[in-house]
Amino acid sequence: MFPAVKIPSIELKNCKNINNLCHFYSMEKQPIISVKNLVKNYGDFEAVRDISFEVYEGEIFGLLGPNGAGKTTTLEIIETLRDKTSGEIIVDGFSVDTNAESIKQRIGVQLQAAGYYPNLNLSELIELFSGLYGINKKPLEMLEMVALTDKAKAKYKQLSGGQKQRFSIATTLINNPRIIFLDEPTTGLDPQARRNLWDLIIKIRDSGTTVVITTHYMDEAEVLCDRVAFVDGGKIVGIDTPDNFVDKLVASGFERKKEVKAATLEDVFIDLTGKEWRG
Ligand SMILES: Nc1ncnc2c1ncn2[C@@H]1O[C@H](COP(=O)(O)OP(=O)(O)OP(=O)(O)O)[C@@H](O)[C@H]1O
Repeated sequence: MFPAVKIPSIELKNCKNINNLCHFYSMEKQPIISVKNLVKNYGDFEAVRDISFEVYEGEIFGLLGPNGAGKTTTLEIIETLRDKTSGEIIVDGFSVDTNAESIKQRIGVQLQAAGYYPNLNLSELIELFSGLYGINKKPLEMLEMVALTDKAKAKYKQLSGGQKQRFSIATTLINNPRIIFLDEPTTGLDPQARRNLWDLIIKIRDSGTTVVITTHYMDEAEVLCDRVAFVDGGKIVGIDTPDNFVDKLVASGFERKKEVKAATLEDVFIDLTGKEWRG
């Protein structure tokens, strides 16, 4: 069995994202993904260098780091889509070495655009994917979760960037997965569409699904993630809650050079263009 996790004391009044923290600290932490000493070499190149971490059930866990750090490689190995060089990975009690099929049934992975047959509309695509899983899912119910019922007869290519992302997140949920993996789900979206997607991802977590996400947006990670791991050069260089990371940096004497205004240009964007689901 896995050891109990020690929860550090926190001062709630200083929490930036109090909802996430309350959610995080109220949960009993059971690892749903365990990665031990994972190594991945592409030829002579060591893309992932002996990393170990756990993802807890019911959390939004972020893998952060610069381009080429090894995030996607790590995710694809956990998703059983890529072979590892060495190490041990357990997903919801199953080993990637011996039970890849069981893992596939328990996870949801966003498809690349090429996976959406161009001649089928959104309803038909959901019916198709449901059929592949042997599940009878009502397309309109799935589309309603991501505010796309009005696009049920539209083709994937006719959707905006935000709508495409919402649809692809809906498809990850078709098999009622225990864990979903989202690789840079908000890249290229406008600020409003990003925030709408954050709400959706939080809703998915709150309904009991564990979410593993990569992003290059630190504001996004701060709002969304219960815990984050920073990956650099194929190694994990830190793992903690966003709040603890920031507190530790401040305690080390770090100070921002610039005075920060009470609002940002992004706040102006949202204020002027509204917050409704659209686009
Ligand atoms: N199929 C492959 N063959 C050889 N090298 C690869 C392959 N896939 C990835 N790499 C290399 O492995 C390293 C890690 O790539 P990976 O895609 O995992 O990084 P990442 O952290 O997801 O980056 P990004 O933020 O740009 O998506 C990179 O140096 C990349 O060039």
